[in-house]
Amino acid sequence: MSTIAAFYGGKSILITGATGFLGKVLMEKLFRTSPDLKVIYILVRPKAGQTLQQGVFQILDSKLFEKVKEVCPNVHEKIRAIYADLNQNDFAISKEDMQELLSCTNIIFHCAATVRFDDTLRHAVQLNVTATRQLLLMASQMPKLEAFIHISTAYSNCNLKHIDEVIYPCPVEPKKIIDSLEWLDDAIIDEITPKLIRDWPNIYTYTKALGEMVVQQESRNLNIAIIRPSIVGATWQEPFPGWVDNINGPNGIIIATGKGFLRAIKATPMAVADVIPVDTVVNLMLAVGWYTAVHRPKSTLVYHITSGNMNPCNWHKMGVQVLATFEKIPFERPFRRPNANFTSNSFTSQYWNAVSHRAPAIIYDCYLRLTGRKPRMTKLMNRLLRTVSMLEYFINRSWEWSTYNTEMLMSELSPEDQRVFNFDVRQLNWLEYIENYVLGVKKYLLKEDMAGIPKAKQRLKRLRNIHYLFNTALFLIAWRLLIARSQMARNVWFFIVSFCYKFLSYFRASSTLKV
Ligand SMILES: CCCCCCCCCCCCCCCCCCCCCCCCCC(=O)SCCNC(=O)CCNC(=O)[C@H](O)C(C)(C)COP(=O)(O)OP(=O)(O)OC[C@H]1O[C@@H](n2cnc3c(N)ncnc32)[C@H](O)[C@@H]1OP(=O)(O)O
Ligand SMILES: NC(=O)C1=CN([C@@H]2O[C@H](COP(=O)(O)OP(=O)(O)OC[C@H]3O[C@@H](n4cnc5c(N)ncnc54)[C@H](OP(=O)(O)O)[C@@H]3O)[C@@H](O)[C@H]2O)C=CC1
Repeated sequence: MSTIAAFYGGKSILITGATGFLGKVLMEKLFRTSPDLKVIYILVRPKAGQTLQQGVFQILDSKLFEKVKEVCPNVHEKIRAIYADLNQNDFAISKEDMQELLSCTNIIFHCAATVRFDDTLRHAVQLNVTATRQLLLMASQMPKLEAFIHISTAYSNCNLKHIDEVIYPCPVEPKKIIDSLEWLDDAIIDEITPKLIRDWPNIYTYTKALGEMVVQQESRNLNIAIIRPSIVGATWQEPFPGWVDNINGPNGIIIATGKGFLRAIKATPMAVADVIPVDTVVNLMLAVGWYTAVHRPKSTLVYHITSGNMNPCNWHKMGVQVLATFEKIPFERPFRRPNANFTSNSFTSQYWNAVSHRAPAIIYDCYLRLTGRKPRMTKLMNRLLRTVSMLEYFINRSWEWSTYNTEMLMSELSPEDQRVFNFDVRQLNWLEYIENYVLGVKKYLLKEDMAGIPKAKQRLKRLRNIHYLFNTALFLIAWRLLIARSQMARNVWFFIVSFCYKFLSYFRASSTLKV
């Protein structure tokens, strides 16, 4: 029997961000491995036109929870959804709910965050910093609390090259920022934001760093641990390979590439693609929850869950495998044939953007206009290129994350726990993982049926022929214009034609002689 699974039996667990990508996989694993847990409280913000119960059923109805329903048939009774908005004071939780949470919670997993790179500083600080502080305050009033697990990101200190499993101080105290945001107006905040975030690439990573500082400052006598995953990708093994449910990180890029919208990207091909499967992250989270509660380390431990130092894969290898998978399993109705040109040069990248992205979009929009439809491709392309430009920082650099604590924890687990809660990324076969990842994007994000593959392949063939035809026509037109204008081009042309003519005559003469 797994010690970790047994530990969660009978426990009341509070999860923030349970409706998100990581939160859902965490709940699934908890129910599957510890079906005898007492209850999972989830803090859910109200959604228009949906009751809390409907929200819970919607999550449980997804394919992700199919196995859970077998091992834990009364799973819906064990989820207690609580109305909460982490942007509000006291999270807008009712008095009765708050009382129950305070008196019953044993373990907290704090996953909720805004992960948008371009969020406003006010909103990002509210969610990633102030809400964390408020949750810690709540935690300090929970008599039965055994562990508080805070989910940060491996990129919270991405302004450094080598990152240790420690909490780094931020240049400005989180409290000072929280206080000043209360009286500064939005225009001034926008103006000072670049000065505040300094060498952090975006507001998201900056506020996650502030969040960690808050955890350190407000930890009081709580048992706290911080987990820092790198780029969280589709499931590797559990409950089945390839599960994804949002377009963040690489997912949107895979879609845009598979549909033929994105054909070139400013990326350093040899830079490490530090993707980590979501089930690996969840396994570590559960192991850390157990270790923090049972072993009660004296200080707040930070755990890196990254792939680069143990089993590195670079963007080139990833791109090649993604394209190879598109050959076998193409996406339906592609705009162009999938391709991936990597360039680390800004000039070449501008060139590709003009030729490979903007020009086809403009041509397609002209076609839509001519056929009486509303043009939309240029707008879509501009948004895609804006998104890609925001991700560029992460695909043109490599980082080194030390993993002493994560390795220490691995060695603390029994062989059974190492198997059930496997977070040893050295066992990951990248080629297999990427293939399943692309397949997962097709099935679970795009909701495409495998029966459509032959048709998609046919369309790709047609697109290839159009591509060749278009290029040949373009070349002939360009050449014709050149000949009309330049004597030199005409001379070259006559030289080539006469050379071909002579070659053919010689070939004909020699074959007649042989006969
Ligand atoms: C394995 C395979 C490899 C691929 C191989 C491919 C084949 C080979 C090709 C090359 C391969 C190599 C390259 C691989 C790159 C991987 C990079 C990963 C870096 C991740 C670093 C993460 C580090 C930190 C990790 C963390 O710690 S946390 C998680 C990170 N957080 C995020 O990833 C949020 C980002 N997003 C936003 O910040 C907002 O999305 C916002 C962008 C502001 C827009 O915002 P806005 O325009 O206002 O509106 P939206 O509604 O959001 O979107 C508006 C429109 O953009 C679309 N769109 C949103 N997103 C994405 C997205 N990603 N990709 C594509 N499209 C997207 C959406 O479809 C919508 O299209 P439309 O509706 O117009 O048709
Ligand atoms: N995905 C990744 O690549 C990585 C993620 N992380 C970290 O992992 C954690 C989870 O990320 P992920 O699951 O990908 O993110 P998602 O965006 O999928 O989920 C975010 C969750 O936070 C909830 N949330 C947002 N705002 C509020 C609010 N005001 N009140 C209550 N809940 C709110 C969302 O609820 P709702 O459903 O209502 O929107 C959702 O459940 C985050 O802390 C993130 O920083 C770290 C490294 C990489």
